[in-house]
Amino acid sequence: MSMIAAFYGGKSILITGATGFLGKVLMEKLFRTSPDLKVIYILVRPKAGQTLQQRVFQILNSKLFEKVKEVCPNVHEKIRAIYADLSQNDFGISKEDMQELLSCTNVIFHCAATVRFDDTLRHAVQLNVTATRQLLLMASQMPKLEAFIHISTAYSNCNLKHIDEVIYPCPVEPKKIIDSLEWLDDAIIEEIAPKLIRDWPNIYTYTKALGEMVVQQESRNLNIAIIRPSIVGATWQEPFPGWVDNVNGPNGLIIAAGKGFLRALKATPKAVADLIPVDTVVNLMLAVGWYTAVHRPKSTLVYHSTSGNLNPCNWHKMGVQVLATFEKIPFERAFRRPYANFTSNNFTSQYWNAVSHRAPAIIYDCYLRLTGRKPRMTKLMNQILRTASMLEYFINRSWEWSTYNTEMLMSELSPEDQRVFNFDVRQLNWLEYIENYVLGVKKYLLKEDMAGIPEAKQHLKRLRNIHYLFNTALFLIVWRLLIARSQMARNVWFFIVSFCYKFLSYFRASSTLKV
Ligand SMILES: CCCCCCCCCCCCCCCCCC(=O)SCCNC(=O)CCNC(=O)[C@H](O)C(C)(C)COP(=O)(O)OP(=O)(O)OC[C@H]1O[C@@H](n2cnc3c(N)ncnc32)[C@H](O)[C@@H]1OP(=O)(O)O
Ligand SMILES: NC(=O)C1=CN([C@@H]2O[C@H](COP(=O)(O)OP(=O)(O)OC[C@H]3O[C@@H](n4cnc5c(N)ncnc54)[C@H](OP(=O)(O)O)[C@@H]3O)[C@@H](O)[C@H]2O)C=CC1
Repeated sequence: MSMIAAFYGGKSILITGATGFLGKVLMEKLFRTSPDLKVIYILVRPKAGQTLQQRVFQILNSKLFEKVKEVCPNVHEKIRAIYADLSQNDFGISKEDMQELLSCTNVIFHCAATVRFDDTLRHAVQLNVTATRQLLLMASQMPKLEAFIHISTAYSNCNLKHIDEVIYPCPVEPKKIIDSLEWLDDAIIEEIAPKLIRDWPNIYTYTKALGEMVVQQESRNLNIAIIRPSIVGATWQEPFPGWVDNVNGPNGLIIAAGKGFLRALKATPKAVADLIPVDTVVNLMLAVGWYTAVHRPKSTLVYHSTSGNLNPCNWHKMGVQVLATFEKIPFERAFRRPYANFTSNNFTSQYWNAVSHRAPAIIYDCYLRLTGRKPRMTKLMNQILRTASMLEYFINRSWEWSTYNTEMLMSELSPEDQRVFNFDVRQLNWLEYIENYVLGVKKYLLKEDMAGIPEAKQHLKRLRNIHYLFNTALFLIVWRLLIARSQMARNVWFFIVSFCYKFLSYFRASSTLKV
């Protein structure tokens, strides 16, 4: 019997960010392994014209939850969506709902955050710092609370090279920042933001670091743990391989590469590609929740959910495998044949951007204009290049994350728990994982049918022929111009022609002799 699964039985669990990528996989696993849990409270806001109930309905009826419905048929009754907007100071939760949350909650998983790299400082602080403080305040009023699990990111201290499982102080106190944002106006905030974030690459990682400090400062006598995942990728095994649901991180770039838009990337091929499957992160979260509640460590423990030091893979290997998968399982209606040129050199990268990205987009837009259609490729290309440039920081560096606490926890688990809540990334086969990942992007993000693969392959063949034709025509035009204008080019041309002629004459003469 799994001790972790048994621990969550009969419990009331509060999850923030349950409608997000990590949150959905967390809920799925909880319902599947502990169907006898009492209730999962989720803090949700209405979004995109959908009510809370519609959002929950959509999640529970998605493919991700198919297995859950078999194990826990009354899953609808065990999920309680509570209206909350974490960007409001009191979350906007009603009095009755607040009362229920305060009196019943046993475990909190705090996943909600703004993960946009370019968010405004005000919004990012509100969500990643102030909301965390507010939730801790609520937690301190929960008599039945056994554990509070805060999800941070392995990159919250990416200004360091070696990162231990400890909370590092930030140069400016989070409280000072929260207070000053109350009276500063937006224009001034955006002006001081670069000075505040110093050597952090973006507002997201900076505010996640501030969030950790808040956890440390406001922990009171709560049982708290922090989990720091690196780049969270598609599911590895559970509930099935390759599940993804948003275009964040690698997903958007895989789409852009598979569709032939993005053919070169400023990336250091040998840098560690620290991806971690989302189900691995979730298994660690559930194990940490159990350990924190049952063993009550004296201080706040930090757990790294990373792959780099246990089972490293680099961007070169990843790129090669992604391309190999595109050959086997191509995406439909590609713009160009997929290709991945990784270069860490600035000049080469600029060159590829001009030749491989901007030029084809401009040519295609001209073609659209000439055929009376609206040009769109340049705009799309600019967006893809902007996203790629925002991710550049993370694909041109390697970090060392120590994993003592994560390994300690692994050794504390029973063999059954190690199997059911497996977070041992050493068992991950990267080639298999990446293939399933790309397949998952095709199936679950792009919603492409597998029956379309032969047509997609035919399309790629046509693109290859167009590519050869285009290159040959371009070469001939350039060469013709050169010959017309340069004596040296004419000399080279004469040399090549006479060499070929001599070679052919020799070949003909020797074959006549043999006969
Ligand atoms: C062979 C090649 C091999 C490839 C190898 C892969 C390499 C992977 C490298 C990955 C490195 C990732 C590092 C992350 C590290 C930090 C870890 C965390 O904690 S981070 C935590 C995770 N956080 C992150 O990862 C956040 C990172 N992302 C961001 O912060 C922002 O997206 C942005 C600032 C980069 C661009 O903002 P902006 O320009 O405003 O663009 P919006 O986003 O607003 O999108 C606008 C619309 O376009 C849509 N769409 C977009 N892309 C694609 C696509 N490719 N396709 C289709 N659609 C796409 C999008 O859905 C939206 O549609 P709609 O809703 O309007 O209908
Ligand atoms: N994905 C990754 O690569 C990594 C993620 N992490 C961390 O993991 C956690 C989860 O990330 P992930 O699932 O990928 O992110 P998502 O963007 O998929 O999910 C974010 C969640 O937060 C919720 N949320 C955002 N703003 C509000 C708000 N104002 N009120 C209520 N809820 C809100 C979203 O709700 P809604 O659906 O309404 O928008 C959503 O449920 C985050 O803390 C992130 O920092 C750490 C490392 C890497």
